[in-house]
Amino acid sequence: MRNARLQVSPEVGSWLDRRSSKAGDRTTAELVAAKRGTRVSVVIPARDEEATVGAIVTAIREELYGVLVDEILVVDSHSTDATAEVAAAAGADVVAQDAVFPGLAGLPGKGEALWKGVAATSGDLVVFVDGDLHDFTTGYVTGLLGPLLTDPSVAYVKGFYHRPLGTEADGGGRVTELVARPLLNMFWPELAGFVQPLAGEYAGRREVLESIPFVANYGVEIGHLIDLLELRGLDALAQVDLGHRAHRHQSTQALGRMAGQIMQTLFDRLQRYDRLVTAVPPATTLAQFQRGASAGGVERELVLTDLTSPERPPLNSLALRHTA
Ligand SMILES: O=c1ccn([C@@H]2O[C@H](COP(=O)(O)OP(=O)(O)O)[C@@H](O)[C@H]2O)c(=O)[nH]1
Ligand SMILES: O=C(O)[C@@H](COP(=O)(O)O)O[C@H]1O[C@H](CO)[C@@H](O)[C@H](O)[C@H]1O
Repeated sequence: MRNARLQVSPEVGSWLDRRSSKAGDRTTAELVAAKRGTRVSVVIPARDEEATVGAIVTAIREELYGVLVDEILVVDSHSTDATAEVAAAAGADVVAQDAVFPGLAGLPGKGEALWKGVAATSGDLVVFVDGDLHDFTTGYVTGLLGPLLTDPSVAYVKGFYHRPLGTEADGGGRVTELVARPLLNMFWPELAGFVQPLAGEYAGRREVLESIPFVANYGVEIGHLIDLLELRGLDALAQVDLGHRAHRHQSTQALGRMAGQIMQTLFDRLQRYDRLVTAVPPATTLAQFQRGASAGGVERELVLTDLTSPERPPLNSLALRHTA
């Protein structure tokens, strides 16, 4: 530890010891023995992932399907490429995001895709895997299933990994390091032990996932963590070392918009859980400047984004059921 004077809280220190594990800690045979009658679904949210989703589905299909995984669903999130066709050809079930609850006005966003992915699957356990991973291994899935199949007191498991960015071994996770981690440490220090709080690979028990709201956009991950801490307690959460993760990286401008959605969600939770009540609510419009046309007195294009982060209610609060 760099500064011996500073320490994480005893609660976080204890949690780190008890609720952190490695993907290789449990063999597939142990997991199969523990699985018994438990059904497992994998949900892959995919917007324009034709280049990567096929290999992910193929690996799960060939190595885990029928053994540890009973269902693979790709949620086609308004793709403009051949994501749906590639996923189906690789052996996944595919559903268009707006085809789930067609009577409900659809929302754009990753969280919407995940919420509808839970609704459109039947597994007792649901594993979420991003569709843009470059070097996916099925160890991500078996690693996340480990705590859930072997410890009934665990409700939700986040993956963590080294995240290379270009030649920087741990340069990835820019929004995590610059926005989510500092804010979580400031306002929810109980969550300081999560190595990758925004990790896109995670898993949970269906009854838990159907009991929490899903922020429709990129706020979904931070919203889950905060809601689960408040509603289930830190000890219901765990994390697993999945090694390293390479994925398609977005531009800084795109991550600025993502960061805005994440901060909107965090400030909403600060109010919701009475941790910080602001006299003036955060504004919801993000102004960014890009090369291009001139705007006013600056030789930049002014790009405005609405950061309003709608959320879907817990599925168990709705009478809706998705029929394939
Ligand atoms: O509206 C959206 C935005 C993202 N995604 C998917 O969610 C995952 C993570 O999104 P992204 O790669 O954009 O985030 P990053 O990993 O760069 O933070 C990917 O599989 C995307 O295809 C989605 O299904 N719908
Ligand atoms: O962790 C992060 O900072 C962002 C961006 O990662 P990179 O800087 O592109 O490696 O990626 C995550 O954040 C999103 C919002 O929570 C998740 O939806 C993504 O799955 C996750 O990759």
